[in-house]
Amino acid sequence: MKFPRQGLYAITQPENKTITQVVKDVEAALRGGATVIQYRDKDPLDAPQLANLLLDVCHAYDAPLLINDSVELALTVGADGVHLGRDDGEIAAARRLLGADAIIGVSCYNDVKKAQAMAAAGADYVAFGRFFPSGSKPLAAAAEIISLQRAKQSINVPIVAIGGILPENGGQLLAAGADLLAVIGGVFDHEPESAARAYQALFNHQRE
Ligand SMILES: Cc1ncc(COP(=O)(O)OP(=O)(O)O)c(N)n1
Ligand SMILES: Cc1ncsc1CCOP(=O)(O)O
Ligand SMILES: [Mg+2]
Repeated sequence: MKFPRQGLYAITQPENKTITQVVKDVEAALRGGATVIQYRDKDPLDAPQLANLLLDVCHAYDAPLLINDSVELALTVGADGVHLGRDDGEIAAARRLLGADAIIGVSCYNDVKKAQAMAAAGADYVAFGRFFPSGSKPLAAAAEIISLQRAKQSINVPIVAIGGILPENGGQLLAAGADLLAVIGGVFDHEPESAARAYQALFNHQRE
């Protein structure tokens, strides 16, 4: 499955939820227009079981499922790809294990040079952030919106922005060069279908 060129990239919020609730919430986000889902779970009870269920629901909506942090889990469940941060291993190793068609995304924080190097090394997207204070990751370091502009001028793979993104503040990130908006709280702190739908106008606007 291909990584989308634009859209809402919803990231799971499994804390204090049952597996059934996480799957329901993700399906609601997909109904609301999310184009890609990341399974992010820092305290998993049964990660393979939940990831398998998420994979089925994502594929029913033609959306890829990426696994945060773990190439091993992505391989175990046959997920569409993986998201790697600075502590999560190298692209080359992930590519060797997951294959040429896997989607591999990398965190670049506020570092445009790193993003250029990661794209050259085969990343399928590069992610910058956090742009706004994030309740989901309060200690994430701040990134500057101008980094999106610089990245857009020199990088051909999709650019993802993350961190405290709401329908009210996402437009400026898209205007600066982001292609996808990665969101946890803005979707899953609310009823996920209508929350996801609220981002859609930002992307429709981009196409006009
Ligand atoms: C799309 C996207 N962008 C950035 C991150 C953050 O990755 P990382 O820095 O490894 O932090 P954790 O998410 O693992 O806490 C992400 N997960 N997804
Ligand atoms: C994983 C991650 N990396 C930087 S900010 C963040 C959390 C994003 O969540 P939210 O959309 O709730 O701010
Ligand atoms: Mg990580």
